[in-house]
Amino acid sequence: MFEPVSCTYTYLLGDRESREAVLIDPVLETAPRDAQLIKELGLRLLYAGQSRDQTLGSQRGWAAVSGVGRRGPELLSLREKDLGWDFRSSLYALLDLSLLSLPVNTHCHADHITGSGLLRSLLPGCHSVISRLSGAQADLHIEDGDSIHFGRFVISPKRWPKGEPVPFTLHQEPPRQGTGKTAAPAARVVLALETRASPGHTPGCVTFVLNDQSMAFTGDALLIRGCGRTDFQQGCAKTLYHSVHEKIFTLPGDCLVYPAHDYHGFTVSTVEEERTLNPRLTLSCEEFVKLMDNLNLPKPQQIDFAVPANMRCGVQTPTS
Ligand SMILES: N[C@@H](CCC(=O)N[C@@H](CCS)C(=O)NCC(=O)O)C(=O)O
Ligand SMILES: [Fe+2]
Repeated sequence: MFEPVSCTYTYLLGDRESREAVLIDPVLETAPRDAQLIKELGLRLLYAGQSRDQTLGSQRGWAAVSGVGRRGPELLSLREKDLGWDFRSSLYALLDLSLLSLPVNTHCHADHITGSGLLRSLLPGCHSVISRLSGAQADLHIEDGDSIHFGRFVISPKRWPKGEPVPFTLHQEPPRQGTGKTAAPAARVVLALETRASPGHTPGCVTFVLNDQSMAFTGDALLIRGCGRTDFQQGCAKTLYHSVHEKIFTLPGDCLVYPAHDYHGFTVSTVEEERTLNPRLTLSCEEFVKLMDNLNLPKPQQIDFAVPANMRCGVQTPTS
């Protein structure tokens, strides 16, 4: 899904059978739209139980929306009663139906407020996720090599076309005994996102790779024919160059690349395309650093309030 003000992509990955899903990089303003989609698709709450983080809970009782007003970027604090019906009702639909949102973030965003805080506040048991190195608050902190499991289903060998390579990790279950006949073993398929640390745009940036390596969600480390800037949030061009080459370009060439932003109308690329055609990342490391140090881009319009808000997991709203 696309958020047009900050040109952000949010990705919803769901498992048809278990209905478990994850939401990558939700944006505050489009959280109601994402909630509506989750509802339509009949996806369900992944984890049950109360949030463990008391600090985050302390901000309940209000919500906030950000926008670019006549006098520039501003953050509007609103009480629950001031929110429009559409906004509130679609968020509360999540609560009523116990639908899923496990919001995971590729990094502490500078250009928009994450939707994670709002979703976790409205969904008891919904846990926000970000890397430990981001320094941002979240329910779950992940590190390089960690996996986020979000779906599991059983397939019988009959359902898998002969000769087709089987994706994902398959856990073979032993054949059933005692029936006289030996039934064909079923296989349990586990869907997971592997976390690959890909610092450089920020120190806490991660890339999420689906466990069959068919898709990578690269955040702002690798954009289509571009990459994240390195001139704020402790960015480092040399670190980014090595991250992309060692953690992303080493994936299979046909692995689909889904970035957190696009400013030119692109939606998806592949590792092979970026490895051979990306005008920045095909340079030598030295040339790349020189180019990145001289981009002279204007700073993101929302940076002054988005970063502090995202360090607190976005904004929180009441659960009842
Ligand atoms: N105009 C946008 C901000 C654009 C921007 O700076 N994008 C970042 C990614 C989000 S932190 C970036 O790394 N861009 C790289 C590039 O080459 O454009 C706004 O005001 O929000
Ligand atoms: Fe960013």
